[in-house]
Amino acid sequence: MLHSSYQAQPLTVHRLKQPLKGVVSLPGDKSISHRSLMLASLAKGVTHVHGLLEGEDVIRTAEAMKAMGAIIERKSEGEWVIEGRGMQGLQEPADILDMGNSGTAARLLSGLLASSPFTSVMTGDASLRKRPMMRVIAPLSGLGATFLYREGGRLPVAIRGVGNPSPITYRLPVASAQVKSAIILAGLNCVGETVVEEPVVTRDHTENMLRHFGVPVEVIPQEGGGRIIRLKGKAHLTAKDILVPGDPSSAAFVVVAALLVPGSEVTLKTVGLNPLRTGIFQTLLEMGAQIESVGEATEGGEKTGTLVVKASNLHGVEVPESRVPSMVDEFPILSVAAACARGTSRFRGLAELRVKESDRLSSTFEMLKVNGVEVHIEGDDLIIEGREGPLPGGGKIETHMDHRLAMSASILGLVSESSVFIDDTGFINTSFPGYFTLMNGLGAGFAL
Ligand SMILES: O=C(O)C1=C[C@@H](OP(=O)(O)O)[C@@H](O)[C@H](O)C1
Ligand SMILES: C=C(OP(=O)(O)O)C(=O)O
Repeated sequence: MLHSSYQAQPLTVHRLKQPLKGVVSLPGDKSISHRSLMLASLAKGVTHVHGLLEGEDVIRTAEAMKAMGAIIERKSEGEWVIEGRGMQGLQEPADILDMGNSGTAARLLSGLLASSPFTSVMTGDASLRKRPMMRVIAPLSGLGATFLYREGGRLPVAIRGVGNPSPITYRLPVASAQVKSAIILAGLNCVGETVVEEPVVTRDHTENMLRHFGVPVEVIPQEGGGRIIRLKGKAHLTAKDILVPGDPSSAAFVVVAALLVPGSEVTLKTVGLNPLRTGIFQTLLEMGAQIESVGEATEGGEKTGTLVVKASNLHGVEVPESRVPSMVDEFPILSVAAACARGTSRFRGLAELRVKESDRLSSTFEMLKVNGVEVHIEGDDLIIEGREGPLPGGGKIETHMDHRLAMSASILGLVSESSVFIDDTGFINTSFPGYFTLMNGLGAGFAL
């Protein structure tokens, strides 16, 4: 929550004149970490989670599940133990649940709260309180749950849940794994079968983890690329240990830095490579990036691999709208890569970027523009005129409480002629604690 006592953490970034070198392990995947805490809290038995992301967003989920009676303990860095309550065991939280900066926590929890026989209230920080909740409130109302919310479906939201909800059949109007997951989580407690149709496929960590906990989830591929997901309610989850892979969305910052700083070579160990998350790597490869994946494995339904990245001369690229869900959080950092790539890049259909921690379409546009990059927005498309060599830089970047903007801006600073000023880097802790330490270990030289 952005309290009045919050102290912004500004940073000036200077051009890096030496290569980035080294081997790193990334913090755990944010999507998988949220889901580990929620599903383990619903399971019967004790779940050990290894590699949990200890970013502020995930800690909000841990606090919320504790407020509903789950016993959650941190044993050591990334090692957490969760004693679940069983499907019927969640209790009414005694106070307001504060989801901080996290859209994933707020949307997924809505599904659990709507299908539990008690009343709860959720809020968030100034960024989250601007983000749309109607996308989950509308389908979850179909269960019989009642919602009270601010104008336009904004947090704070009060939810009167139902204990034995009727299942729904729902076709997603937006490509959103958060909406899909909220409905699936609610479906766990419904009497009967929940059906979700996604015309465009989104990350499937909820489906994978439910299977890991012993719940059958039927996924039927559709002609034209979509999927139908079917789940029988009154399900039973059985505790099972979880190994969280490194977050590919966090990896993207390190990868782009290594590609752009001349002479760099960086190895990123055990990165999550779920094919519904790897649009960024596919796009960078199309731009001429040298990225190699070695030692691929699958654990808990999630593919992983080690990435070896070498500095590369990039060229412009076109990203089709159909690829957006597989890299929805990566456009700010991809834009930095495109600004340093020969020729024009066009990213199509970025409407969803407008409802993230900031309006990422306009905040990314501004970040590039104030640093001398030629950039345009046409409808929901972003067009970037790239150039080889360092960017002009010299701009003041406003991050609008957006961690991805802050990290993208820091990489932009490393490859800019004139120093770049970032108004606040504090929100990086929501998804990538230790970001500057990790980058400085590779030689980035951020002056903190
Ligand atoms: O399900 C998830 O864990 C997430 C889904 C995406 O949001 P949408 O579902 O709104 O696209 C993504 O932006 C977010 O960082 C994490
Ligand atoms: C959009 C993001 O997260 P959330 O929706 O969980 O706030 C993100 O991490 O870029």
